[in-house]
Amino acid sequence: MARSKPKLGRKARLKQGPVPTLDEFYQGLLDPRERPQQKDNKNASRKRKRKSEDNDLQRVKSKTQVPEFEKAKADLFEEDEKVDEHKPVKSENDFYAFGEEEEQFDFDEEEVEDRNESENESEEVYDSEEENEHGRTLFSDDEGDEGLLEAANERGLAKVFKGDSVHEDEENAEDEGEEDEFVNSDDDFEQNIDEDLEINVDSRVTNVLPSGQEVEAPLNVAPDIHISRTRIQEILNVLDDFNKYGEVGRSRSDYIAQLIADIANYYGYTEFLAAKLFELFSPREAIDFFEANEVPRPITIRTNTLKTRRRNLAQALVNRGVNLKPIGNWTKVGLQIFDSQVPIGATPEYLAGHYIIQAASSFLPVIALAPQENERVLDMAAAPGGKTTYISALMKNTGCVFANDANKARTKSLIANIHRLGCTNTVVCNYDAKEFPRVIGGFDRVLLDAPCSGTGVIAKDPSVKTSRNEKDFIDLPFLQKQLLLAAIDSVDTSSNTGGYIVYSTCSVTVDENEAVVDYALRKRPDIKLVETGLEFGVPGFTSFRGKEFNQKLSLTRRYYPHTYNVDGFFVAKFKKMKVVEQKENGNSKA
Ligand SMILES: C[S@@+](CC[C@H](N)C(=O)[O-])C[C@H]1O[C@@H](n2cnc3c(N)ncnc32)[C@H](O)[C@@H]1O
Repeated sequence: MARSKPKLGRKARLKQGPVPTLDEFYQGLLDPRERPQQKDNKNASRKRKRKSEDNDLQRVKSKTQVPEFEKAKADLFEEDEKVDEHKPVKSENDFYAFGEEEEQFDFDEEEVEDRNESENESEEVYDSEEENEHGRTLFSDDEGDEGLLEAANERGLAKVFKGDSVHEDEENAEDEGEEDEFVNSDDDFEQNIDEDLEINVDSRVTNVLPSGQEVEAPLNVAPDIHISRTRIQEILNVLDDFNKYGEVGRSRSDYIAQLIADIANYYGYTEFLAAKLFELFSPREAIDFFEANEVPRPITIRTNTLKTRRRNLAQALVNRGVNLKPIGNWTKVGLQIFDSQVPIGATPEYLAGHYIIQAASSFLPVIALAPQENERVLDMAAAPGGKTTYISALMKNTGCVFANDANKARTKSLIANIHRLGCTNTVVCNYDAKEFPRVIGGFDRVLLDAPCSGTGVIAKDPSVKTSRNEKDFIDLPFLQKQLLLAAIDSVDTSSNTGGYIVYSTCSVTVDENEAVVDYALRKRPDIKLVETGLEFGVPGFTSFRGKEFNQKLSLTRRYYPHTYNVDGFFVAKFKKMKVVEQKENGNSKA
């Protein structure tokens, strides 16, 4: 019998309102490393106080309110004329050398040479900026999707003008009616949640896990998503206080195993991927993550400062009936679109190259790269060019940007964006980036926005839920490690202004991020991790499931949809050290 499809994705989308802007999240940032636990504790205590929260699967909600929205708009039009995205980057003086110990996915460079180059090429990997195969991507740099845009904006405006709030604190309890009014369009879901409330209270004193017979029975029966949904909440309650609520004879891992199976069933993931993503978080935060993957991210655009200023662009779009506001204090070029009377991907301003539709997370690696005027910069995996064109704008069309992509077909959209946005300092090339620096080297800065599994952009491409397997998380890191070494080797150590490499992915797995960075640090002793210069983001893991990484991995930054309402993303920044010859003993050191 066919496995029943989870319905939450569709329903959650109907229910979701606009999303808090990044600065709103940023205001409330705690020590990010502490966040999961603090959040859990906070949630746990709230859940004892408030029945409704006890059963809500942590939907993302907006705290945008009318006065705030108006104020943000007013600020936008008064904002400083100056547009300068260059951030000061803190330097690190200490250099870290690492042991030679290899990890599971490590490989020698000889091994890299031997490996079949056809593996893991562009078709196999995810591009955060690409329109997905189902044609549903809102964030394509090339096209806007009017239908989805309008639907999202309707929800956005509804929330904005209803003054909905993200905080479900006690003092805001009276807002619940308003919230309900908004979400009642999907009343069956709401009703089910109410039913769950009752079930969950009882579940604290009854058995949550299926009996042996129940476990055996479903082999030829589709798992019931309603049972899964209820049990997810029940298991979370048990895990909150396992000593009190755990069933005698059942271990914590029994509950975790059932929870992962239910997550996979309810949200429509393979159990393999559900487990892989689950292990990144505490159980409750994991549910926040899976829920956020059911909700589209805000529609955002980046002002092309080669052609206009953000306030002029905002004014022009407002005149056309677009409701918008700045994304947050961390960017002076981003705008969040709430609603539009016109297709945002076909306005005269769009066609004239005054902006590009670009996910907010996609700004981050370029901000970290901080390219300077008159530098030589390599964007190793550039298509369709969201980041290339931003680099070019930050360099004010000076110097030279080499925009490379291995996929020739994709270089068409890269070239189109470069033309539309008026980037005249850019050269497009079509190499396997592993061939750098043999093709050309000596760059001041290199961006490697690597091909990845796309586990950070599941809201945009739900096919990731079922298409990624164990082999992907061996093959992709293998490719990413090769590309990162090539990126490092392409940088000119004696660059006076730069010497930086930024590595980014739109994936949240450790295999594709910290493990890749840690590998590069061990393979190239002349590099060190430095501050990204990014104002927000969760520090990268310094250890994970028994693996120890370089402690400086805490300088890398992780982004999650449930935490910052941006695509899942990872950013690491390296500085390549000058090699000082030590003639006395013939050795050299960085
Ligand atoms: C995440 S996307 C890049 C998105 C791009 N940086 C942007 O902001 O628009 C990854 C890109 O890597 C390219 N790619 C995959 N394997 C590659 C390789 N070996 N060398 C160069 N590019 C590669 C893919 O074609 C894809 O365009």
